[in-house]
Amino acid sequence: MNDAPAAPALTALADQAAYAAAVQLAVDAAAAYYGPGTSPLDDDAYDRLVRGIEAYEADHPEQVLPDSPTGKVAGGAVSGDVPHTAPMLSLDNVFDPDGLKRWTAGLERRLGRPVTVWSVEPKLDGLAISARYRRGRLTRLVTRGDGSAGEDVSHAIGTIVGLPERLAEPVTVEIRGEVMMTAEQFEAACAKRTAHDGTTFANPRSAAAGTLRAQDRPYVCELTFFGYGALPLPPGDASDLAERLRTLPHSQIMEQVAAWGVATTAATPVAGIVATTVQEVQARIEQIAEARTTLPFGIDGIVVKADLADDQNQAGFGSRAPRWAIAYKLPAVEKITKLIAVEWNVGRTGIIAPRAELKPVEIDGSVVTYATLHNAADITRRGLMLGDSVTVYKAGDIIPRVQAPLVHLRTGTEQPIAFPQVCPNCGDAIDSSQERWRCVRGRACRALASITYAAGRDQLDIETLAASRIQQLLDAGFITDFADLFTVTREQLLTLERMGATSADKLLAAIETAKTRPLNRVFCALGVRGTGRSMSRRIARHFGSMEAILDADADAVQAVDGMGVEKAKLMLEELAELRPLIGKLIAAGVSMTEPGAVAAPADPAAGGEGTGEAPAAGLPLAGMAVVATGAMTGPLEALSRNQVNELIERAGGKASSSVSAKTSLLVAGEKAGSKRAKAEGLGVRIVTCEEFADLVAGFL
Ligand SMILES: NC(=O)c1ccc[n+]([C@@H]2O[C@H](COP(=O)([O-])OP(=O)(O)OC[C@H]3O[C@@H](n4cnc5c(N)ncnc54)[C@H](O)[C@@H]3O)[C@@H](O)[C@H]2O)c1
Ligand SMILES: [Zn+2]
Repeated sequence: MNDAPAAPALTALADQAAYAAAVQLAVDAAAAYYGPGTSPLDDDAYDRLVRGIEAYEADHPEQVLPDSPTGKVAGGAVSGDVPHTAPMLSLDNVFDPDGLKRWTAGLERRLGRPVTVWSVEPKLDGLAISARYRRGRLTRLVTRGDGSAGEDVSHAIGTIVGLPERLAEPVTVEIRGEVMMTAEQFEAACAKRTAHDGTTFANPRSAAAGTLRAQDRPYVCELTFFGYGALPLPPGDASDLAERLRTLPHSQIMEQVAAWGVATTAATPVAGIVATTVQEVQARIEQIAEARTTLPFGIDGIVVKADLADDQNQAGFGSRAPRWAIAYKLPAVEKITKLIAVEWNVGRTGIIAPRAELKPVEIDGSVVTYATLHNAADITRRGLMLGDSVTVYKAGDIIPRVQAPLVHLRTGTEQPIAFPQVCPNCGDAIDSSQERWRCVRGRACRALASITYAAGRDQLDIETLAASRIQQLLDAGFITDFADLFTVTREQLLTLERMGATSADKLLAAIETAKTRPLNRVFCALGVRGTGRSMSRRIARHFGSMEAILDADADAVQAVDGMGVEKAKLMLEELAELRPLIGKLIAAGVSMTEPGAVAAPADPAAGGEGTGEAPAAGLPLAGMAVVATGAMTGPLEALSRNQVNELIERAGGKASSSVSAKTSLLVAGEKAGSKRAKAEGLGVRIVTCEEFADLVAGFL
């Protein structure tokens, strides 16, 4: 999990000229962002700029320019000619639990009473729209514009999933919500646009913005709508319905909106909920944040609202945002950077995959230098060129990916991307009959690397087996994969150069010992993409046995903590290919179970939580999230970080690499630096290596 973002940085403005230039840049960027969706800035850069402008204006109130974006809906950069029935405003932001607490306390002070019911919903990353229904028929669509008037985009009626042309009842009402593109709709839209004019959309949000306003495109792109409000129409209407819309809690209005047949987030994994305490609100925020990477659409935060109409009415509105709602912002997961080079790597299965080398860019707390490009067809489909400005997407632990080039930022110096003609690893031919290119030698192309990896310390840990030895065994034809190591004979070993009887016996003994490794090591040795050491441990503990892993379908695999849809699919594909190798391992007597775990139920739905983990109750670290940091000393000195994590999990805990409010215990070794400081700040319990060893003595 990511740690809550600190209040974000700002662009420092040195003087009046810098201030004026910043205002111009922000206004231009906002006009491009809300209009055709072609801003040269990513959201982080834009937000930093506006905060810099705000800071400068606070210090120099006499210099504030009338064009300044601060305090205005849409930064004052857009307008419209269709007046809104009631202003369509923006939202104020908070960035962390403290900010939320301060905001809720402030609202309660203003009301002079506690807010008894909050609503908590995802903040959908698209654009706001007002949909006017008359007697149940959708008659008009209007963008937010400057908040008081928007643009008529009724031509889009009929292309927006979730916004029906007819409601289930003949009511006259205004529905408000967000228009966006799902990942699938975005891919389809890019494909259509590339086929049409060779360009593409930068990201789903700008694709939705551009598509909503486009009138005479020869192709139609589908959009998605989720409602988050309903208003009386006309505003002063005295009907029963209008009266109900004025007095019902927000949550009940949303039920009504869904009953009319309009899509709401209720049908998604991040449905809106009501909460009665700020703790409950914060807990739901964490859940939604965690689900972010698994959603088929983008969210950029969580919206917290006072649910009751009385509270909303009393709190009222500021000029830019309501006072009864707040956006809890999540870290930006998309940045703009440059595509410097494309390298082609051969994976352990012989797949030849392109990887983008980027101008380093910080996304969601880590610096991204490389990002996946999937395959050659994908590069062609996206129309990427070397030197392009590109949008890069990374969230949580997913592999960063290049989303699209920003064609409008091209300078003419961009170069085509060269595709390899032969396997970059062995020089043999490439099988390009499928979208995923492959070396014709398949797994054999990377046999040395795969076997070396499998024999490594955190996998089978076969002592004395160096890469040069593995190469000898491959050259002699004694092995083709790491499972063959278990059937190599003493006689065969003795035929190798530089191999005496003593070394041969030592190696055979080491191989024999490797048969007893726990399942997590054996699984890790398989080298399935996306399953490194910690994911392998989670998989092994979840399923308990190789048999259970092989029986699992996509749903069952996704029940593993941290396993997304994409990863699960990849894992199952690779496991299917690895079955013969796994069969050889089983036949050779390699252990296929995880001590301390019990087999997962075949049907995850029937098994309650659906986890195969042995009941942790009674174990010393039951229910605890534990982080080890610094150099391990004393009784833990001999353990690798992976082994310490294994120990944590054997003792019932959950090993994690980053400290957050959810961390229960920090094992601080020597030179424990920033993690220790952070744990201290959060009041997390900190123990020494010795104290920890005592705690888990029975499991060492
Ligand atoms: N990259 C750029 O050049 C550029 C330019 C301008 C703005 N921006 C980005 O846009 C942001 C500001 O945009 P904004 O003023 O539209 O405000 P906002 O996106 O911060 O929040 C207000 C909007 O949230 C939306 N929303 C989503 N889910 C909602 C829900 N459940 N309930 C209510 N509203 C919901 C509505 O559309 C509403 O208008 C900035 O933070 C910036 O990152 C970027
Ligand atoms: Zn090859």
